[in-house]
Amino acid sequence: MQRAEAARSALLTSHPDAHVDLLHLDVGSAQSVLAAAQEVKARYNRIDFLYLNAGIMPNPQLNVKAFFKGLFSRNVINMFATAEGLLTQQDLLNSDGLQEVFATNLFGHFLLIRELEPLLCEADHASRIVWTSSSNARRSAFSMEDIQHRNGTEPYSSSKYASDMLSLALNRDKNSQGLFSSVICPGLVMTNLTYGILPSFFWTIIMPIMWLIRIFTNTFTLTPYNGAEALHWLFLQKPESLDPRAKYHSLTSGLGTNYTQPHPMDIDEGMSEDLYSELLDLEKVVRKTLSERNADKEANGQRE
Ligand SMILES: NC(=O)C1=CN([C@@H]2O[C@H](COP(=O)(O)OP(=O)(O)OC[C@H]3O[C@@H](n4cnc5c(N)ncnc54)[C@H](OP(=O)(O)O)[C@@H]3O)[C@@H](O)[C@H]2O)C=CC1
Ligand SMILES: CC(C)CCC[C@@H](C)[C@H]1CC[C@H]2C3=C(CC[C@]12C)[C@@]1(C)CCC(=O)[C@@H](C)[C@@H]1CC3
Repeated sequence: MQRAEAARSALLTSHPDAHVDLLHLDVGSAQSVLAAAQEVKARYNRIDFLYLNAGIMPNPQLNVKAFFKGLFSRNVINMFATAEGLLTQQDLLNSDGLQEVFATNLFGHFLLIRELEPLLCEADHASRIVWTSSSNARRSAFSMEDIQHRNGTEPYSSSKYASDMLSLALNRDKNSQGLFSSVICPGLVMTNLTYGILPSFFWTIIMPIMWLIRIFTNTFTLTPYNGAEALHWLFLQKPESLDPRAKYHSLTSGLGTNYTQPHPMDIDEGMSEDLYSELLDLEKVVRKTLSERNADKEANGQRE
């Protein structure tokens, strides 16, 4: 909570009239999500915006050969924008027995939304969900037979594609109840996530090259401030005016101007509805396992 306290102090310095509450939440743990949601429900009776930004890319491996091959191909701009074919990750199981990337990037957020539905779905008031997805989301990385991506090497791409589909399903099912969901991509931003791919000193050395590439792709937003452009832009829009099938990209021009641009997502209604029901089924299993585990703990506690 130390970093959260520091962020809170910084916010209060720039906006002294603001009211900033903190809450601990590990989206990678079902128990933590349920406890945090209980706390939110106790503290508030309405949610205007829910930004689902938490995400991980553990143990990333860069395919150097594919990078140099891509560099001299006609696909070079797309390669820099999406990293298609460049990255794989090694995923682990979490304490709930779920794949960690799936649990953190998708399922934890899903469970949170489900728990907070009473505060999000009020017919007389519009609530907004915004997912931080990625241009790395790719249909071919996702399989409906393996939604957790247990058997592949691109869990990040798969989880982000799943979040795009889930957003579409939420819009179809919940717009009539006042809940609207959108998806953004912040572009390539220098954060702990990218420092896990290549060390920060390397990124600093090649920064002039990155500014040069930005002229051709505009997706190299590079700073968190630039990357947050689409989040801010969405905040200013009327939810009914947004396209549920679009991903809103933060972009930065070669001259450093920030703007937001929608791009159609490669998703279909049937698949997104199937994913939604798969997630509902998994939710039942996870809740059952948790309550059994908690009952066991209680029984053991009473015996001691
Ligand atoms: N950087 C980039 O180029 C891009 C990033 N993104 C997405 O942007 C989002 C933010 O990533 P970014 O800032 O780059 O990476 P960082 O690794 O710097 O930040 C990740 C954020 O997610 C939080 N987080 C991670 N795991 C959990 C968890 N189990 N429970 C709660 N919070 C968690 C972290 O919280 P804490 O600090 O407390 O650990 C941190 O705030 C991610 O969804 C990422 O996929 C998308 C496209 C490009
Ligand atoms: C620019 C340099 C000379 C070489 C850098 C090569 C790669 C390390 C990067 C090229 C495209 C980048 C990229 C991402 C990570 C780093 C690269 C592969 C992301 C996958 C980071 C996370 C995301 O969600 C995507 C939007 C990024 C897409 C581009």
